[in-house]
Amino acid sequence: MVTREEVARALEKVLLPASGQSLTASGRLSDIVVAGDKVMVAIAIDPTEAPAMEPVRAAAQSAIGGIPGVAQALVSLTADRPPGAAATAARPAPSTQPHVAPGRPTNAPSPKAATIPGVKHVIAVASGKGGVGKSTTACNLALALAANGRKVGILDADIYGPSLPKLFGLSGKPRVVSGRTLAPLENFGVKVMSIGFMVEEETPMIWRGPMVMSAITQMLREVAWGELDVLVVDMPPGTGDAQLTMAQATPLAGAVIVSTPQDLALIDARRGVAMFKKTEVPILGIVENMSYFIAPDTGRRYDIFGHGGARAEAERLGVPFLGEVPLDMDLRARSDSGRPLVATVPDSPHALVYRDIARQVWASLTGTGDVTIKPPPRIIIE
Ligand SMILES: Nc1ncnc2c1ncn2[C@@H]1O[C@H](COP(=O)(O)OP(=O)(O)OP(=O)(O)O)[C@@H](O)[C@H]1O
Repeated sequence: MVTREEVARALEKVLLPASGQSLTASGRLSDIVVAGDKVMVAIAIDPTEAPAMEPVRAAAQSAIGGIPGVAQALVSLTADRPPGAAATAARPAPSTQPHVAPGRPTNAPSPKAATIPGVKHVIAVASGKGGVGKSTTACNLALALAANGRKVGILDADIYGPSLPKLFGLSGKPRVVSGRTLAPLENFGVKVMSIGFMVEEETPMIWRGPMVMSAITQMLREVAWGELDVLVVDMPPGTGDAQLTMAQATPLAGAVIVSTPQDLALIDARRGVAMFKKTEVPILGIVENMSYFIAPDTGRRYDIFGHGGARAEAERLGVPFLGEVPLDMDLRARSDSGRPLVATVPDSPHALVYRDIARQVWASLTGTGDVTIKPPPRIIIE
């Protein structure tokens, strides 16, 4: 088993171009993560240093790769904390300075992150807490936008628990197109990129702080998305610093907040709205998931979590209410088996709820009253 000390020793031989100091002594290294025969480490840089530090990153990666017993080395550059700060140092307050990811021009307009070539609108699907159905909503919203005629991609930024591979029924490694650029995988007409394609299932939990940011940046910038009308980003759950930083690092045109009707979820949803307002990202609206339940045998409706809370909350916050998705066993079974509802039964009542949400989202993004579900043709009898 490789030790962290061995890795630190290997990195002593990698020198910084400006100071000649060794990487290990520079104070720029994140925690060294050793997982079996894989080693991961991040180097903190100032965004302006990205081009100059790329050879250092490459040298560090090959130095680690040369240690006997290392099968895979991953070294990334990160501008997540100021250079020189200790690995354990607290994060800088993210609200004062927009986070600028490695390689991004420093004169990028503040506070918005740089746009992605070919991608018209990037939207976040977020939730104040986990388990409310954020990924299910992101997946079906992406499919519904596609069903409404848009070119769509989806990015799994929920790096601690990527669920898009399962939801889209996709597995396998993305193909390298050129250099570091990867081709997204695709299913049901939607391009999909997830860290889940690149690491084994047990690995994501060890991706921490700066490395997560670096992975997100890579998935945004070094993926051949092509021409997209909308890129949906499935955000990590919660409203902490990491989420705030990510919201700032991603060139978001708007955010959709997912909540269940429960009071506690609503309090968290309110925090989610506040977080995006802080970053000046427009709130496209709130979706109430698991809103009610229709008993399949009797057809009786049950408001298990006290339906309607999200609508009232949206009104209170002055943001659009986008729709109610019921708690539905078929929706769950399809999600869990990689046959998402909107792709497999696009005209079912619940799929139409998603398509209506997609229509509203598109209308807000384009500032049109755009009716994307085509009205029936007019028949003129002469
Ligand atoms: N409307 C629904 N009806 C029935 N089951 C649902 C519904 N929405 C989500 N689920 C199920 O609830 C579980 C959690 O959903 P999902 O993974 O989308 O939540 P999440 O908020 O993204 O969670 P996490 O925070 O863990 O990423 C999944 O098994 C999913 O199939």
